[in-house]
Parts: sequence; structure tokens; C-alpha cells
Amino acid sequence: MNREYVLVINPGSTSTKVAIFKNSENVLQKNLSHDLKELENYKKITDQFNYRKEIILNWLKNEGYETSQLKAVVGRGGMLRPIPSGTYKVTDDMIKDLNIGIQGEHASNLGGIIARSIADIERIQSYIVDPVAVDEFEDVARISGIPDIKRRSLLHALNIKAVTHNVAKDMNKKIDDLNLIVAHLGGGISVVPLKKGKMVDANNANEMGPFSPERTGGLPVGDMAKMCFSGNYTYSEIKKKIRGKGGLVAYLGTNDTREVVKMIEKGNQRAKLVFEAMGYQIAKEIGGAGVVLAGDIDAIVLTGGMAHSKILTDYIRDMVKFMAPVILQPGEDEMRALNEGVLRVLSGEEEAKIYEYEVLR
Ligand SMILES: Nc1ncnc2c1ncn2[C@@H]1O[C@H](COP(=O)(O)OP(=O)(O)OP(=O)(O)O)[C@@H](O)[C@H]1O
Ligand SMILES: CCCC(=O)O
Repeated sequence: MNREYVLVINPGSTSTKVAIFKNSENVLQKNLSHDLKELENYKKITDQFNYRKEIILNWLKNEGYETSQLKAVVGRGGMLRPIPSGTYKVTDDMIKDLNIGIQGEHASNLGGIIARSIADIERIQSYIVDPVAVDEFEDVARISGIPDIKRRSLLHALNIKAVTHNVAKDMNKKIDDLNLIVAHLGGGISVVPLKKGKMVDANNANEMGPFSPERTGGLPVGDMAKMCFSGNYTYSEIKKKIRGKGGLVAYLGTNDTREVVKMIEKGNQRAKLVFEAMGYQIAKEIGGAGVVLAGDIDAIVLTGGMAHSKILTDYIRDMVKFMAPVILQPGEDEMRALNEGVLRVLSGEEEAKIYEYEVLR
């Protein structure tokens, strides 16, 4: 049988996106939703490995495909040690770090693990592309204010890099010639200054920066420390408050921006205030990113699911347009970006990186 397809796997917190590509053509794509009750049975995200893998293999079979038709498998890569941008072969040390969650737990840690396991059935190559741990920070961005804690580069690297390539192409420029600010506005928010194509700083969507549909972003640290030691919460409850149950969902009971917009349209003043506060914090973060670029900014790009929301993008645009033109690239095309990372390697345009040789610190 001809091996002509690349299987793309992108695990999210409650679903796994899967796609089959034939060269650049997306032949089939599906969002496989998972039973939340089932997911709650697993202590760690990586414990969901077998459960999600079986669902993916069943989907493949039900759609009439065999693993023997695959030439490669690629997964969204996770919270690895800091590494440069690129396409990586999934290797043993990488699997170890994904399983431990060396920089924390994240659904994308499952991407490489599942990709490797399905690829091993056929003895074909598995890859990850531009994982959330891509690190192009300048050293000055790593200092937090307390020596025990470092500011870390954890960001929506895959979509941000893909969007940067799109914008550069539209502007007929090379990414190395551009200074951009890209704000990925999804379930989590990454605001990133790109200096000549390099992501030299970022807010770390899990811990800092603006609040988002389901995350708190940065908080007043004194009050947070008090809350942690109040005796009212376990560590795991606090973590859930910060990521999963923080942000829009904490104030308004939904993490769906479309629902919030409906509330505002019906005259809900609290929804309006909270939504504007999110826009305000995003715009402020963009302002900070502009300072990182010393005001030399070619464009500000708004991307991710929430960039579909006109009311939000209009609000942000009004606040930041004095800095540079604002470009909208709503949604994300991570599946295509993952496939393209593999195609660049298979065509010989780029060499696959080896994690063990690339770890930065
Ligand atoms: N057409 C739309 N209009 C307005 N908001 C939208 C639209 N589509 C998605 N969103 C909002 O975008 C947010 C989720 O964005 P997205 O789908 O990019 O996130 P995700 O993939 O779940 O998480 P992340 O981007 O952090 O990895 C939700 O609040 C959702 O309601
Ligand atoms: C850690 C950056 C990616 C995400 O927030 O999901």
C-alpha cells in the first residue's frame, strides 16, 4: 500500500483535533470531543494517553484509513525544556520530558507521545513542530524580580510563527526584516513582540499577562499569596482557579466569547465591563510589547479564536492603532502548520532537529 498521508494530532484540554493531509491538501479533519467525566478519571493529563490514542485509531479506521497508509505522524508539542523553533523528531528523551511535564502539564504534552506511539506501529517517523516551549527570549526578559523564579518562554509558538509567515508573505517581506507584535487571543492569550522574526519576550499565557476566557493571567501577588495560605484551597484548586476556572468564566460563567457578546447585546453591564477589561489588559500588554521593540513596529497582528470578535478587536484597535497598523488573522490553522513543518523536512528544505542536541538551558 502507498504511504501517502501525514496524520496530524493536536490535543486540547477537552478534545483532540486530528487531520489527514496528502501533501499540502487537508483531506480530512475532525475535532474528537472527549467525555469530561472520563477525563476526570485521570490524575495527570499524560495518563490520558491510551484513552486518546484508541479514539484516534478508531476514528482513522472508521474513516476507512489504515496506519499502513501513513508516511509520518506529527503532534503538537508541549512543555518541553526550552528549545529553538523548528520541526523535531520525537526521541526518547523528549518522550521522557513530555511524560514528566518538565515545564508543567499541558494537553499538547500528549501530542508527541501519541504521535510516536502510532508511528511506531508502522516504524515510520514521528515529529513535533514549534512546541509551546520554543524559546527565543533575550536574557533581559528572563528576570522576574525574585531570583528563585525565572520568566519563561511558554507561548502559542505554532500559530504565532505560522501567522508571522503569512503576514510577511502578504507584505512581500522576509520575517527577519519585520518587527511585529502578535497577540494570540484564544482560550489562553500570548502577546509576543517579534524582533526581526524572533519571539524575544512573551507574557506566558498560563501565568502572566491579560486575563483570558479561562485563565487569570497576572494577579496582584500579595493577595494571591494570602489566598494560597488561607487554608481554604488545596494547591490543585488554586491551579484550577488560575487556569481553567479563571478569567471570563470566573466572572460570567462562560468561557465562550460568543456567549459573552450575546450578554452584552442584551444590555448586561457587568459582561460589558469584564469584556472591556479583558480588551484593556490585552491592549496594555501590546503597549508593553511595543516598548520591547522600542516603538519600531511594522504591524500589530490579532489572531486566535477571539480575533473573530469585532467588538473585542475594535476595542483593542482603538487603543493601539497609534503604534502601528493592526492586522486581523482570526482563528488559527495549527493543523496546517504542523503538516507544513513535516513537509519542509520530507522535502529536504529543512533538517529535522534532534531535541537532545537543541535544549538551550
Ligand atoms: N467566531 C467567533 N467569534 C467570537 N469568538 C470566538 C469565535 N470563535 C471562537 N471564539 C472564541 O475564542 C475563544 C477560544 O479560542 P480558540 O479556539 O483559539 O482557543 P483554543 O484553541 O481552545 O485555545 P488556545 O488558543 O489557547 O490554544 C473562545 O472564547 C471562543 O468563544
Ligand atoms: C503555554 C502556551 C500555550 C497555551 O497557553 O496553551
